[in-house]
Amino acid sequence: MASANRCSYTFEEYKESAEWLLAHTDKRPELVIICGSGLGTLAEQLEDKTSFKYQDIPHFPLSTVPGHEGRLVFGKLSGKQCVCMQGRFHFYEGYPMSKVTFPIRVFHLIGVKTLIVTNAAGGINRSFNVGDIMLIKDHLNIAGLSGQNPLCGQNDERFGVRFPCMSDAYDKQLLSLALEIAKEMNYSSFIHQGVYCMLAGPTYETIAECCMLNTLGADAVGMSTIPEVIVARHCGLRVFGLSLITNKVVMDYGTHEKANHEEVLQTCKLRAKDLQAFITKLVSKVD
Ligand SMILES: O=P(O)(O)O[C@H]1O[C@H](CO)[C@@H](O)[C@H]1O
Ligand SMILES: Nc1nc2[nH]cnc2c(=O)[nH]1
Repeated sequence: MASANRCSYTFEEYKESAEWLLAHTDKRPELVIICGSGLGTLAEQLEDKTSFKYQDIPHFPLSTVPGHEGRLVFGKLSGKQCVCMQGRFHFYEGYPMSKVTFPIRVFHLIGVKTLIVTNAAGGINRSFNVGDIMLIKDHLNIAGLSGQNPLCGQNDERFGVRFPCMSDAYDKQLLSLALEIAKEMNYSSFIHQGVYCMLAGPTYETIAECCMLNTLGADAVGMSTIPEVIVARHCGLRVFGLSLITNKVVMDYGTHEKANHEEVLQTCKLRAKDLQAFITKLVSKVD
């Protein structure tokens, strides 16, 4: 196993992990779904499942956050071979960005072409309600702007170019497909598009920080997703992302409300079925 604070992996280490998976299952997924905090029950919808605990996969980090199981689940969703990450890794857990994003390159090496990434996020946009879904059209990489970009360090051309473009990070076709599906399913009243902003965490934001993020153009804020998206785009995966708005961030000094992880998990529990139905439909239509 790699030590806790390693800042990079060799190509061979990604390959060892990929080869271990290929040797332990004959399933060959084209699509990976990363389940956000409290959203892991989506993996239970897969048919004909094969699961692996992260601790058994060479070089895989371990999930340490409540609401993140720590399992890879292979199986069919809407008739398509998928793999679900039931639990992700966060920078605030003390993992370097290379560890946070390690699985993405492994998925690329086993043949995955599309990433669907989900997260729990605080709503900044005042028109969003708790329980709404935000389709991610763009992001504000605050952790990256302050020097924590997962692609810092030596570039391995076998994965991608030194200076990847991010203006097309979120696939436009998948986004419009998702909007069509939202209409079909009568979800339009609680589905929005918006800009996701990542902070390193683990503290939730101060009131002044929330006001600043609002001014910067962020619609939702969380502590994940962007590192995975960057590494996925670097190695050529198509990306679709969504946030479940689990709480409204506090932007007013007169309120007694406080962000907390229990509320986050509670909202996920309440909305898990609708979110699962939406993603299941989306997967059925992804080519
Ligand atoms: O982004 P995910 O993993 O869904 O979880 C979000 O919820 C947790 C905080 O409540 C943080 O981990 C934040 O990033
Ligand atoms: N940073 C951050 N992450 C979250 N995850 C869920 N809600 C929140 C929030 O309000 N802020």
